Amino acid sequence: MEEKKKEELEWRRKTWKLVSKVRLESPLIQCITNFVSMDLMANTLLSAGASPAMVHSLEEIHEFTPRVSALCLNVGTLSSSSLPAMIAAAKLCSQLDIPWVLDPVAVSASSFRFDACVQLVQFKPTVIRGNASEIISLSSCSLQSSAASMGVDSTHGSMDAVEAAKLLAQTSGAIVAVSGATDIVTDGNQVVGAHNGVPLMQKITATGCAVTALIAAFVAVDKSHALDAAVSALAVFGVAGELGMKMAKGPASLRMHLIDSLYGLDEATLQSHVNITSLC
Ligand SMILES: Nc1ncnc2c1ncn2[C@@H]1O[C@H](COP(=O)(O)OP(=O)(O)O)[C@@H](O)[C@H]1O
Ligand SMILES: Cc1ncsc1CCOP(=O)(O)O
Ligand SMILES: [Mg+2]
Repeated sequence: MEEKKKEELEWRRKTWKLVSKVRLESPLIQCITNFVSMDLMANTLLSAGASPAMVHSLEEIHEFTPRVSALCLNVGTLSSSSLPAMIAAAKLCSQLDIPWVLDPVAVSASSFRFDACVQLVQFKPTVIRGNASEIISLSSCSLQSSAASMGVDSTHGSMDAVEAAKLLAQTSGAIVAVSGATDIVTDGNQVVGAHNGVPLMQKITATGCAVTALIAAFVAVDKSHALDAAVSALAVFGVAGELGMKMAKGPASLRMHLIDSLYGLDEATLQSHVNITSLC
């Protein structure tokens, strides 16, 4: 019991420290993302104190990517013209030891998307964050053997993806995060759960994409503790959702209040809401 209390306090301390560090350092986060998510992703990063830059062109990668604090790649509206820039940016980050995060949106929608995600994983993402269906699909060795959703929404609960997430973490070397009612984060061995958030967050498009970008911002300021950074970002986004929900009338106003709550989050409020536990 005493040990559990100590662990809870430690997570609250770590989470606030990372929120403060992002606000203080304002890390530059390059996002190569889908057309749906750009607005919410940029506004989430800005309200957390980070500096978003949606720099997509292949021609700009070699000059711009070496200067960023972290990269966020998202395949939501992947095309043959956007993939080369993603590969070039991932390759540079991997060579220069810049942390980067992959969001495998709807990875099982097509073999083009599945193969692209498998190729990107070879450039060693620091964190992979998806919903349960996406992580189950990406973790399986082939598109055919995956039994997950074809669209962007999950048809599995996050707890269904624990073993798949552990396996993907072991094979890729990335920290793997599965969002859902309980957000799960694993390095392939340890599994941590963040229990914040509200179900209505699923009814706002691109909340998953936005939290992946927030993970990139947190990893940017503490790249040697990527598991802690991913858990903290997920918990903070969930707390902003809980606070926003108190003022919201539906998904559209929750979107607005979530961003406002993230921007205004103070230490006492964060610490009284954060709910992180070890799952194994
Ligand atoms: N049932 C739920 N209860 C609380 N929070 C949730 C629930 N489902 C999703 N969330 C939160 O919504 C955000 C987006 O997650 P999710 O919907 O799983 O991603 P995606 O949009 O990629 O499918 C995350 O912050 C997650 O914690
Ligand atoms: C609807 C849609 N279609 C392609 S990308 C996208 C947004 C997906 O956002 P999220 O993964 O956060 O639900
Ligand atoms: Mg998603």
